[in-house]
Amino acid sequence: MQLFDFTPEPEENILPEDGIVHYYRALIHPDDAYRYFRKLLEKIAWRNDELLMFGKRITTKRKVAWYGDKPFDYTYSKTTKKALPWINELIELKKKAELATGETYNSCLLNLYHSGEEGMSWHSDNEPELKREGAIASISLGTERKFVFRHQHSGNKVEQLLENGSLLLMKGSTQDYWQHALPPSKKADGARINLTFRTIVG
Ligand SMILES: O=C(O)CCC(=O)C(=O)O
Ligand SMILES: [Fe+2]
Repeated sequence: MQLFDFTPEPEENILPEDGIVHYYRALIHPDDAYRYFRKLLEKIAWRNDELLMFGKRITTKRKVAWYGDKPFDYTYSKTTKKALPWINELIELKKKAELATGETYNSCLLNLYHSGEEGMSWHSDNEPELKREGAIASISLGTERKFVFRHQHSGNKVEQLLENGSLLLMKGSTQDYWQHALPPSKKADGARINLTFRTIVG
């Protein structure tokens, strides 16, 4: 294992307006990224997610988990989760994200996509518990997937491939103007874990 991966320079803002998104292609060496993937698969308390769709409560195949500095509550789609205490691997990944982005985070939402059939629909990460205009650092492990931003007024779209071991940083007014989604993909033929490090206030 490499204790210190190099800290890559953020590339340019991939959004043309109304927000800031940087993509760090190689935050984590691919071998270490697969090692983290296997550890998290085994150690994280994965649960099926519940969503409200057209007033009906549905259970997703995608699994989620919520960790943090304190047992923070996080409510979305009318369900509340209490943050679990950090495990070592999450602390290591949080440190890498903090070092690379120059920001701090106090919580992490994890998503496990078993295959390309699973994705996430359009949304902004703008829940009231989150720090306003706070940075969100998204680490991807495993099968690479396409991620899409859509501007809420113009409909303008920006795509970014999220590779194994990469970090996507969303900050500034991004969540006020843009939604994002992880579209299901027939091409993606493996599992993926995504970690979004966030700042909860309160
Ligand atoms: O899986 C991803 O890359 C995105 C996850 C996401 O948008 C979220 O958890 O809010
Ligand atoms: Fe999101």
